[in-house]
Amino acid sequence: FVQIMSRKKAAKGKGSSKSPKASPSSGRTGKGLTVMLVGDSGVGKTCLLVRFKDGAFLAGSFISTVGIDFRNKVMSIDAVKVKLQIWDTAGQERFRSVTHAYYRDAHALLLLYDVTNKASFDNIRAWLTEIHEYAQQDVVVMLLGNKADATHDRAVKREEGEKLAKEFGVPFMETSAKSGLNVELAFTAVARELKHRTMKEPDEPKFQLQEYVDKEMRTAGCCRS
Ligand SMILES: Nc1nc2c(ncn2[C@@H]2O[C@H](COP(=O)(O)OP(=O)(O)OP(=O)(O)O)[C@@H](O)[C@H]2O)c(=O)[nH]1
Repeated sequence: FVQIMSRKKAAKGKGSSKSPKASPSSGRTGKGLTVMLVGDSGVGKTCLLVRFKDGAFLAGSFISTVGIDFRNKVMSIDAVKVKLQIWDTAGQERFRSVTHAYYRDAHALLLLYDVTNKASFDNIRAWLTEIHEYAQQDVVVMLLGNKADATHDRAVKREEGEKLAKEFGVPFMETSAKSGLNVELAFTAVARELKHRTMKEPDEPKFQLQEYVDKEMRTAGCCRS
C-alpha cells in the first residue's frame, strides 16, 4: 500500500513529506500523532490539508487522490511541540481497501462532507459505520462540513450537520479550504485532544473538544480563518 502515491502530488508538484514513513502497522508506535482525512471523493480533503500545511488553496481542476498521501506538520500546543502526521485518503470507492488498512493506526479522523453536495452528507452515516468497523475504539472523530464559503450552492444547512454530529456524539464545525474558515481550528482541536490524552495530569479535567471549538469560534466571531 505504501508504494501508492498521490497522483495529485505528482501533478501539482507540491512539496510533501518524503516517502511515507508510516505503514498500516507503524502509526501507533511511530513518532507523532496520526490524523486521517476521510469522506467522499471531491469533498475537499486534499484542499483542507494543503490549506493547513501551506496556507494556500488549490483552485482549478480537481485531481482525485490515488491511494493515500502523507504530510507532516509540527504544531505548538501550550508551548509543547506536537507532531502531526496527516494522511490524506482517496475518497473514491475503488481505493476503499487501501483506506481500511490505515484506519487502525489513526489517532484522529477528520470526516468531511461537502455542504454543496447532499449525497456526501447522506454518506456520512456509512462512513461512521466504516470507522466503527475499522478504527480504534478510542479514535477521536470530528465531523467537518467543508466548502462553507459556497453560500449560493449550499445544499446542507449547518443545523443538519450539527444534528447529525449530536446524534453520533462527535464534535462538528463547518470549514472552508477556500477561505480558510476554521481550518487551523479543526487541526488544533484534535491535536489538543490527543495531547491531553497523552500528557494528562492525574487531577486534570477531561478536555472537552466541542466546548473548546465552540469557545474558539465565539471568540473569533463569524469569520475565523
Ligand atoms: N468552494 C470551495 N471549493 C473547494 C473547497 N475545498 C475543495 N474545493 C474544491 O473541490 C474540489 C475537490 O477538492 P479535493 O480537495 O481535491 O477533494 P478530495 O476530497 O481530496 O477528493 P478525493 O481525492 O477524490 O478523495 C476541487 O475542485 C477544489 O478546488 C472549499 O472549501 N470551497
